[in-house]
Amino acid sequence: MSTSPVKVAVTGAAGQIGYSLLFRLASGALLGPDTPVQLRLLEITPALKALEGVVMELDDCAFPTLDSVEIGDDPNHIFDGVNLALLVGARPRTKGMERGDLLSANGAIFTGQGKALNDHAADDVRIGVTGNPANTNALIAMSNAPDIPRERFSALTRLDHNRAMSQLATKTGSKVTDIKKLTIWGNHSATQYPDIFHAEIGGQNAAEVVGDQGWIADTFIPTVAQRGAAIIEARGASSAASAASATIDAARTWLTGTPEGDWASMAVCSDGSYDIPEGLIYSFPVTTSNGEWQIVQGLEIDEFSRGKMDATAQELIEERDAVKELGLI
Ligand SMILES: NC(=O)C1=CN([C@@H]2O[C@H](COP(=O)(O)OP(=O)(O)OC[C@H]3O[C@@H](n4cnc5c(N)ncnc54)[C@H](O)[C@@H]3O)[C@@H](O)[C@H]2O)C=CC1
Ligand SMILES: O=C([O-])CC(=O)C(=O)O
Repeated sequence: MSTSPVKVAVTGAAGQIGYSLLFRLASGALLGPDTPVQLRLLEITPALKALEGVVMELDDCAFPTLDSVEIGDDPNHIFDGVNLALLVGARPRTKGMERGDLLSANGAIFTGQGKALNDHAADDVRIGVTGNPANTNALIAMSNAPDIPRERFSALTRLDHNRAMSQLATKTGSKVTDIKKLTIWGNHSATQYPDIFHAEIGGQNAAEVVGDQGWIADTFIPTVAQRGAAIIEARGASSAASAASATIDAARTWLTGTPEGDWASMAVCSDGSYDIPEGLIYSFPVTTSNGEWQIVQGLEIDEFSRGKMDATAQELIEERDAVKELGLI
């Protein structure tokens, strides 16, 4: 192992997602076998004992890439010098709730964590928000961290992206590796817009390969957008291993780059591209390299797509206004 260690903070580390995420991070799934990982794990005080048990299990794996583990309930300490912060800790929704219903319960977590990151994280920190409602929680953290460039905040729509890839592969009898340039636009919520009109399957336009607008509008989009609820219905708990996997995929793509000829979906601070109001944390198609992202420009947007992109932006505007009202931004 030659490279210097990367310090990764995970919040909500004793939770469901944490239980999948930590072991993958520790095993080198993020940056490979040559980069040692220092885990900095944040929990609320009553969960620290359970977290100690998880750390015992991490020890018992004897991962060659795991350099050190620190746990605690003080974000000012845990975020000290971190290069990557994965903000997972937040209450999950239960059956019958929309993710936006969690705003008042979870929003306040992200003011304090935004401030602590602002004051203590490393200069190169990247912050990925998984805890719901992810886009608006990222907005809250970003707004409370004025010294960290806005480009360093992102919310997770990679799980939606992965879900869309899988649905499309099944429908067309292709492999996920054949699918490129799929996009999730907007909010990680039921209003998100999974867009295959610019996607390619084996180099051909995906919507043309599908050849069935009815399936796209009435089956594909709602299946992807409602997948989280379907998992809660089936499992009795919200998705965890897939969310952890997507959290790692998103961070890896951000830090190591998108492949030539493809892009990823990331919810990032809008610069007004595609007429999405500036400052919203909105999922766009992005390319990444050297730890920076760029919104893919120049895609043609038809009336069907425009309506869906605007509807999910409108929901984010309402969430933004609600957290403003709560004094969180
Ligand atoms: N963006 C996405 O694609 C997805 C997001 N999620 C969201 O991720 C979040 C976590 O989900 P689970 O792990 O299943 O929940 P969980 O309830 O199993 O774990 C959450 C953990 O966060 C901790 N926590 C609460 N407040 C905290 C704070 N202030 N600081 C540090 N830790 C804190 C809790 O003690 C708990 O251990 C939920 O909000 C869930 O809705 C879940 C799946 C996908
Ligand atoms: O649906 C939920 O509440 C959990 C989540 O965000 C997902 O599975 O996409």
